[in-house]
Amino acid sequence: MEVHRKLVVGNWKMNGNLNQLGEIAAIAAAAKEAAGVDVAICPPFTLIAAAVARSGGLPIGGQDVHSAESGAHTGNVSAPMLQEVHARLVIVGHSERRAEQHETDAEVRAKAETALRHGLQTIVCVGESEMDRAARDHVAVVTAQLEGSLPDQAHDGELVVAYEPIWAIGTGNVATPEDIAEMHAAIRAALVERLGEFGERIRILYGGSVKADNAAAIFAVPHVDGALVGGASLTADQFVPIIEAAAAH
Ligand SMILES: O=C[C@H](O)COP(=O)(O)O
Repeated sequence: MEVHRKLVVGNWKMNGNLNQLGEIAAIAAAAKEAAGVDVAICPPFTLIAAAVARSGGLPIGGQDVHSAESGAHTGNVSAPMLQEVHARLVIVGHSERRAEQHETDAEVRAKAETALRHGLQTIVCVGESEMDRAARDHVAVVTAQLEGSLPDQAHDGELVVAYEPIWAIGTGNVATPEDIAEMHAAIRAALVERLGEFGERIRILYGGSVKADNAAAIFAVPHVDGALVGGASLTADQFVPIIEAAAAH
């Protein structure tokens, strides 16, 4: 089994303001001390440029990107725009966007292809609903979502997959290590089937109520190569212990 350097990404969602950028500076300082872990923060678009200035080299990213390079797409942001403000990564297909913006797998794939073409590390999110899991369809749902959302040119740039069960996001209901192990193994198998040896090298993050007190157990699960953290990434006090837990693995 390929051993990956852990990646811990904070997704600030629609939270944060200029006054809170001190948190990013504090997180960046702690991340420098944590050997063997990659750390990044994705604040709202409006904060990216200011966050880059405060981040001391900590990668800063976007929470979405349009699949087109430019044009009449009111309210959207393109990959060249992210590059211009020195964003280094982007999240695509987060379940909140799939639900609120009705994003399809095909749209997520197109976004991922554009982002990778522009050299952005690209985190493709997948995850099942509570209903899918209750029906025991969760593995089939997630692997189908992955198949539809993975870029065709996955070999360009750095692709990352994030598994986020929708029922675990922001709820405090973290998935059990057994649930996570089952899904990450299925995702790894799907990646290898689709991409061969390259599929072994793609990092698979877990997301959904990751906190300081459950991070170590989550990072110990096979094929968990890091975490996508929402609420607990907003302050250094809560996020740094998660980074440290990743460093300990
Ligand atoms: O992108 C992050 C996830 O949606 C997890 O959010 P959460 O850590 O607040 O549950």
